[in-house]
Amino acid sequence: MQVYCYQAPIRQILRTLTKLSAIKMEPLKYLSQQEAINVDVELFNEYKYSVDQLMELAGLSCATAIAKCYTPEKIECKSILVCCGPGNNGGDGLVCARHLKLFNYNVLVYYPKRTDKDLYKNLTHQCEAMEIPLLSELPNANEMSRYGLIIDALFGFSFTPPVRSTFIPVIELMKTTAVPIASIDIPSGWDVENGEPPEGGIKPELLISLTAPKLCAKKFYGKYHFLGGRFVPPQLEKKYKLALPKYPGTECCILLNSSL
Ligand SMILES: NC(=O)C1=CN([C@@H]2O[C@H](COP(=O)(O)OP(=O)(O)OC[C@H]3O[C@@H](n4cnc5c(N)ncnc54)[C@H](O)[C@@H]3O)[C@@H](O)[C@H]2O)[C@@H](O)CC1
Ligand SMILES: [K+]
Repeated sequence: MQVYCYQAPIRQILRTLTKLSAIKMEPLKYLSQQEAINVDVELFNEYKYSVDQLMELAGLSCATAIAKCYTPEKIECKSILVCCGPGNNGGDGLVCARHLKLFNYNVLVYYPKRTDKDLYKNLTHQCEAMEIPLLSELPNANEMSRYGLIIDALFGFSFTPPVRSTFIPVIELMKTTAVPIASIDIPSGWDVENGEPPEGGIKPELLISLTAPKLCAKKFYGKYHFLGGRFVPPQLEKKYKLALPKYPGTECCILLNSSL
């Protein structure tokens, strides 16, 4: 008899708790390719950010996440090879390279297809001024022994498969090398929404999603998944229901998942 008396209030409490947890536990949004492009356009058009501004913050957050995961001791004080593509993902890579150098890592850049725009020319110039060598050739498999980490900044959310010929050798190198890989925003060569290509793709240890993770990040099973790009205005976050995690203190990146 007593059980029946208590059932109604308990049900009420459970309903309230469910509602509360639904509010608090709103899941982090994974963006489709089109949503990522729309967010990008809004940041520039509605919120008046410049590409340079966002790229600087994105690149700094990547360098910070990398330094957290790969201390100089962990990579046996070896060099870091930053592989840059022709678009903004490559630009993030150039910024990241500069900050890693400022963090006292030995950094080299491979940037095979340079885009003829002031933004990229300036970023390249800044790398040179920081005494970062720009390699004219992709290192071969034997030469990879001097590297402790590869930064994959080839393609981001605007990539459409399959990989075109200029980038096949560097993708193949990343697929076959034992050197760990840190991918910026998307593992290059992966479909932005469906993930690793059916024929097999690169398998980064670290992924740094920028602004918000893209759908392919659900299929990332590497060691560390970070979020960076701490520049999203609250109205934009609400509009796209991003449900971003709270960055701690002054951090510019946050660990989302770790398999360790
Ligand atoms: N909106 C954002 O939140 C921000 C985005 N940023 C970065 O910008 C990236 C997107 O940049 P973009 O839109 O410039 O594009 P991507 O850098 O993703 O790639 C575009 C370039 O790759 C080439 N490309 C595309 N598919 C290819 C293929 N199959 N084979 C060979 N080349 C191919 C294109 O011709 C173009 O030159 C993001 O992933 C992120 O890394 C950050 O710089 C700043 C903030
Ligand atoms: K990438």
